[in-house]
Amino acid sequence: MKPKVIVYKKVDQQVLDYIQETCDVVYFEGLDSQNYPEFLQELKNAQGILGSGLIVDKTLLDQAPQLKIVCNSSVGYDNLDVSELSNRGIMATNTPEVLNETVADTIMGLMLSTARRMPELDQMVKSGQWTSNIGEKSFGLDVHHKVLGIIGMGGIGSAVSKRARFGFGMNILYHNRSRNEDAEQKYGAAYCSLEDLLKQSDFVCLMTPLTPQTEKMMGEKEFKLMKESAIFINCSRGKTVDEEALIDALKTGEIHAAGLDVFVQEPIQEDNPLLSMKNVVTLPHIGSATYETRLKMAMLAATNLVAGLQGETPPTLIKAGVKVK
Ligand SMILES: NC(=O)c1ccc[n+]([C@@H]2O[C@H](COP(=O)([O-])OP(=O)(O)OC[C@H]3O[C@@H](n4cnc5c(N)ncnc54)[C@H](O)[C@@H]3O)[C@@H](O)[C@H]2O)c1
Ligand SMILES: O=C(O)[C@H](O)CO
Repeated sequence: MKPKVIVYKKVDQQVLDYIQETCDVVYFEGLDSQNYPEFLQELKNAQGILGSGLIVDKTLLDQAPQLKIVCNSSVGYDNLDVSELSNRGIMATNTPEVLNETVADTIMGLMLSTARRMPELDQMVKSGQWTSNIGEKSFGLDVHHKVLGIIGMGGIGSAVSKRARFGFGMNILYHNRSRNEDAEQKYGAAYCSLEDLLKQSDFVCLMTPLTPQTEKMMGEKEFKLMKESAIFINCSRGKTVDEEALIDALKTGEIHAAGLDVFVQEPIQEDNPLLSMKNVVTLPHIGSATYETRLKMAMLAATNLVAGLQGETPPTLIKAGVKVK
């Protein structure tokens, strides 16, 4: 008999076809309050689950006695209680690397659109406010040849460095848990303390995973250290930032602008002050959201699922505890 698995996120038909060769699939295109009870019912005898964002903790696992593998279709896995999974002998997998280049494109887009005020100027043109003497009203800041500080020089940070160094002639500073010699050699990235990075960078890009150590790692003190002309970019997780402190720093002019793909609450609440700030560019957590890359991520997650259930080591198994680089 084929093992039963749940796919709880919309995936391409070819991904479903591949899983169905060896598994019985229960498919939810997404989870909401309506179908969640049905999902929990199916979970009782599921051996694998595939999707992203679902909180997989002790409470959920208590309702999944047959579970052998949890496959995230995302590189971030802060939704998983990895030690609880490991204690129960359940495998966990994520999708690193395949999204690096796409997320790096998004980050460059946030840097450019924030520094050059593209969404704001787009609105100005479309609402008929393009006058012949528009002048300084349309000015922004240069991106090229500025200093880019990357906090979290992993796969995505490195892909951003490549673009920034070779496409824009930027100088790269970085702060990481440990030295990344590859990024130093290839992109001339210079390792420094968080404090020095914040003081010296024109753009600060946060790209760490969300862990107990990185939660609110950008707070009041950190924003105060940044230049008044600096732009803050966050494409990691909303909770790596103290959002209240960010709002204050933007309001008081402690920093110049921010480009954000992620927020403490997603979808963002309508009354969040960030939504009414001209110097903030917001995106709806779409860092990796291209047809090509989302297909690669789902296919890698499916490969992990099938391998795990066939007794093989999944290609991108998360080691127990926090991954150390
Ligand atoms: N917005 C999006 O759509 C999107 C897309 C992909 C990834 N992400 C987020 O970005 C994160 C990073 O992705 P990645 O593929 O580059 O991961 P990665 O593991 O390759 O790199 C993360 C880097 O952060 C460093 N780091 C961890 N804790 C740190 C700390 N306390 N201080 C300094 N550095 C620290 C690690 O050493 C590592 O080099 C993911 O975990 C995910 O949360 C968001
Ligand atoms: O971590 C990731 O891969 C992105 O946030 C997409 O979910």
